[in-house]
Amino acid sequence: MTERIVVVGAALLDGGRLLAARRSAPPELAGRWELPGGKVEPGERPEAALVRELREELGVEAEAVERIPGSWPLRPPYELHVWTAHLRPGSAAPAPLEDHDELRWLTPSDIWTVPWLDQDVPAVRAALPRLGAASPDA
Ligand SMILES: Nc1nc2c([nH]c(=O)n2[C@H]2C[C@H](O)[C@@H](COP(=O)(O)OP(=O)(O)OP(=O)(O)O)O2)c(=O)[nH]1
Repeated sequence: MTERIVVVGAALLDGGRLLAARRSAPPELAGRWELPGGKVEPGERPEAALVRELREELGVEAEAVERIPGSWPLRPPYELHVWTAHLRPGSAAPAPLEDHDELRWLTPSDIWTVPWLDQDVPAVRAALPRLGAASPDA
């Protein structure tokens, strides 16, 4: 039986907005939007993987806050787990350094204006209530 490998996705929140990232590769995923993140390495804690991936991909210093309950299947053997996260004080603003060619902060009302990866849609739906409380625009 194949081991499942966890991909951690960040619901990176700021002022009631969620950061969406447009993939630039591989070709079958390019142009679609996702939660930034990546594969958890053997022996690595998912929170640490999230912080590492956000540093590599976006050049930010972030902190994982809490896991959003649920697990979403990706291409086997991967499955997506999502954590809320925020930028640490003094972090640089996110930039599309690796894997992405555009970033967008989305309010709850524009969350469905980008073409998310199909497999991310239920995860984004689960993350959506986390935007509400802090959002002046909601
Ligand atoms: N990061 C991320 N990957 C996702 C999401 N949805 C989804 O299907 N994937 C897929 C794309 C990739 O096949 C895989 C994660 O790969 P990745 O390229 O982001 O991870 P990584 O940086 O650790 O990969 P690698 O280049 O080191 O191999 O999961 C998502 O919301 N976030």
